[in-house]
Amino acid sequence: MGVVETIKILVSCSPCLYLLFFLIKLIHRIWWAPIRIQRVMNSQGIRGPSYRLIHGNTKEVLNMRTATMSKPMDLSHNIFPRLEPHLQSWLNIYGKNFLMWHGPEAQLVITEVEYVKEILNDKEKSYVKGGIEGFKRKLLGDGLATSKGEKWAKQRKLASHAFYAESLKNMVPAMIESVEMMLERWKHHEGKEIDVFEEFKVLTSEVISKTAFGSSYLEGKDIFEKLSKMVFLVSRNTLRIRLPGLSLFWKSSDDIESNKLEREIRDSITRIVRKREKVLREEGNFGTDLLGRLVEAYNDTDEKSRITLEDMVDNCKTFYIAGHETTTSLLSWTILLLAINREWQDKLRKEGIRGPPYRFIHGNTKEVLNMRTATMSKPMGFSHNIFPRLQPHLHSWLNIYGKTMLMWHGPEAQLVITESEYAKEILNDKEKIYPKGGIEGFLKKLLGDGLVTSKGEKWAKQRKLVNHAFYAESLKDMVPAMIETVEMMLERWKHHEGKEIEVFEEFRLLTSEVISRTAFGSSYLEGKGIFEMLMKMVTIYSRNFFKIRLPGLSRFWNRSDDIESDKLEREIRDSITRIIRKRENVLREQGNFGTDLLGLLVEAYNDPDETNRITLEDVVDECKTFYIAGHETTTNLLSWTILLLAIYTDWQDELRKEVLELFGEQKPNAEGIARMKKMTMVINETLRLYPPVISLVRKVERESKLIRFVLPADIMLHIPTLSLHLDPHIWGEDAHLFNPERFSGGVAKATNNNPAGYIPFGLGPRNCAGMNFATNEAKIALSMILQRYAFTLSPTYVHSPIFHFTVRPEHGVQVVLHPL
Ligand code: HEM
Repeated sequence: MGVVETIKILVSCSPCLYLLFFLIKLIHRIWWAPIRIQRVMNSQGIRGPSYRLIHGNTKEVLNMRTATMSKPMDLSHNIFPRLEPHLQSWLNIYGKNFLMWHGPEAQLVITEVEYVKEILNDKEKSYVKGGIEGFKRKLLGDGLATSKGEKWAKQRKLASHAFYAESLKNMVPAMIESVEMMLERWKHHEGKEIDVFEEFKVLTSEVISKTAFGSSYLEGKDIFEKLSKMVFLVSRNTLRIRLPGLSLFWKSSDDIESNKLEREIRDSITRIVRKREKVLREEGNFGTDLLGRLVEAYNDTDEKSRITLEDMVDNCKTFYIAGHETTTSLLSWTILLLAINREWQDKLRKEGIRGPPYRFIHGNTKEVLNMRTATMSKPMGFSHNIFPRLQPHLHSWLNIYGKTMLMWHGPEAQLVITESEYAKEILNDKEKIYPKGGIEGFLKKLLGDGLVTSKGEKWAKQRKLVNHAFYAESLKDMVPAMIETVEMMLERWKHHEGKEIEVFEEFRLLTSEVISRTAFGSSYLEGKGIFEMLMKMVTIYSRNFFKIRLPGLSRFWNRSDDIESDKLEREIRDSITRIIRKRENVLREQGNFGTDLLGLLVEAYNDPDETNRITLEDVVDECKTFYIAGHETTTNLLSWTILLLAIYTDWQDELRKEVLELFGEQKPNAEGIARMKKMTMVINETLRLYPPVISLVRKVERESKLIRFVLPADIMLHIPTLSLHLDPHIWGEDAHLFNPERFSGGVAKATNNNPAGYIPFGLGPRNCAGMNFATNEAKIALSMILQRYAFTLSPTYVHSPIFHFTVRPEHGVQVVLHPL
């Protein structure tokens, strides 16, 4: 029979046609395609063991693995040559990236970290999970570990909800209970041998059952056992290659067993699901654990959010498996390593919060003072890494004692927190456990019980008032006053053109005038006396910061600073009271108090409703707070920004370009300010390197659990801003360098979604009430300066950041002005 006859017969007979197509497809899959892929990869220099028909390299892999596994292994931790001898050997022969074959499937083995990063980050969505087949598919189905695209996104969201930080906290008691059950069993093995692998299997099964499925290990036992059998079948068949499509005609005993197991597992899980659905009918909700969320999604009335029964079963299987196989291994190996390295057992046992020892009365203040005096007495190079200079004690102790440590301000315990997860928890303070600590002494005389320091109901009332005075619409109305004040400053600057100017003092005047006008409806001159007295108070406070006094001693003995600060406090109160009385007179004349901060405060003081009314003392304290908070911090922000722009003149040019594009020669306006991108990046970066407020302080109100620590009541919590702002784990290795570009995608991206990694304005309910005010003021001032001047750093400038209530330049910032 000739070729033509054969083709004719094939074409006229449909089973033959089917067979023909099948054969062509098969030949393509097991011969042509591999040869083509091999050629393409070889042409790019990627080599590897050659492809062998049908089996690829699986036979070699199996032989090598059997050989290594049949030999006993010494107690070495280098398990790679034993578990994957083929990779170990081929990587040596073919280089760091090579091609191998799992049957007719090409596998590119990648071991260069740059490539690995690219593939796993998968920014272009080019490297999806590969589909799974055969036994693996029966084991995991299309659950979270294997699904792709939209389906994966939906499942991931559900799982993230079930396992987010807050839920994890709620799981702690169940975890502890399960460990206790295990340790109860261990009592029968005391002094005897125990196989911990089996123990941990039961433990992790119990934990995942309780926390994700709201049941016990016993209830899920049958599922675990069947899944374990499936895992066994997967391992046994991993390197067995079968002709594609063969399973249509022939089933091995493993196929038959795995099909049966798959059905039985599905039935068992469906029963658990049905049981949970019944709970809805009885209790009205599905529960917030993983199973609850899956069942809820399965019953969702919105088709887009709904998942199928099959999806639910697959996800349950995935979590049953993923939730205990891996953790069992981790626990077992850890116990093995600790049993071998007993000194580490001791170290872990001792691990806790450590720190420099407490010294009678003074705590650690003397050491802190000495360290600080030592660093401050040395000149500093032109570095932006100011943490070791301003807080050398923290810099050094955090290195010695770890990221969370205990130190002593006199007899007061201070827990220093530098892990962003912990800082976030404390500052967000959802359970109202971490209020501000009460203040005493000179700080109390300086700030009184105003918004920065008050607590509870009083704080809530004050914050509402302040938010009213500084909400978006009011801020817009403040723009003309800000512009006018900057113009007054630039009028003075005309006398310095082509010459040096010291900007710190200039900005102090500017910000004092701005806060006077916008919050108090007066001028700097009117408030000048108050500002000056407040500055003296700041100096007294800073001078005494490390002087520890025996509690109650001031009743018997007053030092000159006590006497002076008492006098200042009285005089400030009198001056502010005069401003308040003046505003009250306005009511009588004009019929309203005004809508600025002072107006709202005076109105609340005169409120006929007693529950809303505030005292004269409250008004005075609030005014002091705003006089201080409203200008100290912004003066520093402006000064440091000018310094950085004088050094990095390319950024100065960039900002000028942005300003001219938005405003031309015109005055800035609210809309343009809101659209400034580069300016925002530079301000963010300035506040990262030179945050005016360098530590946030809270108090533990009642004994509480902070992630893994139990905190006793009344301990003080210190969050050092600089430590977080310079943490290379958050910011990368260039954390100490000026690089505004890192903020080009916004703050969340710059911090890798670590909200507490960047806290110049604090975080949570007690964040800065003047943040938008301050940034608007800074943007307006910088824009108007950039429109008129180029500036360069004067040779007289000495880099000496110092902590004096806020982080400021000790000798000011001198620049030379070049008119444009
Ligand atoms: C660059 C400028 C500023 C910075 C870096 C800054 C920083 C901060 C920080 C870190 C906090 C939180 C403190 C904590 O959590 O313990 C805070 C709170 C506060 N800031 Fe600012 N601030 C700035 C400007 C201003 C301005 C201009 C005002 C007033 C107009 C202001 C008023 C306040 C007030 C009243 C609070 C207390 C809020 C509360 O506890 O509810 N700040 N500021």
